[in-house]
Amino acid sequence: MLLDPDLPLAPEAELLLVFAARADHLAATVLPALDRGVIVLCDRFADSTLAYQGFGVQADARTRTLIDELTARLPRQPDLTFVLNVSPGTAAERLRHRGGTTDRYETRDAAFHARVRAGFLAIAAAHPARCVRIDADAPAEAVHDAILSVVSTRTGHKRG
Ligand SMILES: Nc1ncnc2c1ncn2[C@@H]1O[C@H](COP(=O)(O)OP(=O)(O)O)[C@@H](O)[C@H]1O
Ligand SMILES: Cc1cn([C@H]2C[C@H](O)[C@@H](COP(=O)(O)OP(=O)(O)O)O2)c(=O)[nH]c1=O
Repeated sequence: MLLDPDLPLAPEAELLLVFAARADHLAATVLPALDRGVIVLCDRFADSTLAYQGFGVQADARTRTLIDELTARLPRQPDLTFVLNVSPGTAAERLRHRGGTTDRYETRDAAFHARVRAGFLAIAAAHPARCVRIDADAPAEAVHDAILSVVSTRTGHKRG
């Protein structure tokens, strides 16, 4: 439902669907894995909701409060977050190369993506202990190395 660009969705519906998916993902997958003692990597988490459904769609103050409340109610928060910072031109170029289908957000205009990007950077600045900005204009190997280096420092795990 969320990915289909042709399905009209009210902003509240979109926001609640994202949180429904996250609640289910936490309960069914993330929490049991953490209980087994493994490290869990999530491609996106609640910061993406604030960036897209808050900053991107220019949500009103009530909706922003709702996002904060729903986030605070989650049974678990990330210990470490990587914000892959890529310039708009490079992002557009990579998407062109990637091809395939585009979701309901990728079809939005440059102003929307600029707001999402500014949102992520504001979130990272507001949570400096949790968030690490990575220069993602660099080649994939350099991005990989930068992330691994932070992970090994934070966790004490030596790189293999
Ligand atoms: N650091 C990078 N260097 C070069 N190409 C990249 C890099 N990061 C992503 N890509 C390419 O850009 C495209 C989109 O990136 P991807 O991570 O799939 O974004 P999304 O998760 O938003 O779809 C993919 O084709 C991917 O291979
Ligand atoms: C998790 C999440 C994703 N999105 C958007 C970002 C993406 O454009 C789209 C799909 O996200 P996702 O399935 O993570 O795909 P990708 O990161 O590979 O693009 O949904 C939100 O708008 N809010 C959210 O809370």
